[in-house]
Amino acid sequence: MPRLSSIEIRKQYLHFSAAHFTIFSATERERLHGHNWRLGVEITGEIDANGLCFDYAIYKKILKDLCHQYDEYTLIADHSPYLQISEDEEFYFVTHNHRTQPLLKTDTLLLPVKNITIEELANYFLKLLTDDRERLEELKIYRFEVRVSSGPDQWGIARWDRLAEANDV
Ligand SMILES: Nc1nc2c(c(=O)[nH]1)N=C([C@H](O)[C@H](O)COP(=O)(O)OP(=O)(O)OP(=O)(O)O)CN2
Repeated sequence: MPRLSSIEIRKQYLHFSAAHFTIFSATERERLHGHNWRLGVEITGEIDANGLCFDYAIYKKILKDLCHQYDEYTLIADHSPYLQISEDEEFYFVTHNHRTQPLLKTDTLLLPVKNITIEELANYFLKLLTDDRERLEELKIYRFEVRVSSGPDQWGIARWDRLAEANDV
């Protein structure tokens, strides 16, 4: 069995400011508001003969770029069972419980998630970060945990485990 170690990256600069609303039901949601969302990972890899796992600087850059990509947007759940979304050239028209709000397309991102919650965002970012299985293999990464926070000391967590996935086939 290879020697494994986990590397946790939860740098303060791994954050992005974005607006959202959490949808609780077909008739209840929050008003549009914003958070400084934080992103953190814990990556478990094989320690090589040189006493080194993968170079974590690789993921610090990837995470920084990810935060930049979502910074200063309104995030809308494109797969919500309770939203209807239409658009014209300039706006998305987002309807919940028969009330529609126009959002400038230049300032809005539609994400392939069911809700803009810490748990959905953690799973979404986990998929983005682990979709390239060959890269994970190349870097000898065995487990990947992503944490997303909407406020201090509360995190949504999503995990990928190579061995568990292999046993699932
Ligand atoms: N399961 C979930 N429940 C809720 C989520 C979520 O993502 N998953 N999100 C919300 C709201 O977005 C709410 O705005 C979250 O912010 P809040 O918890 O209020 O954050 P604060 O840092 O302001 O928390 P305080 O405890 O007030 O400091 C609600 N539910």
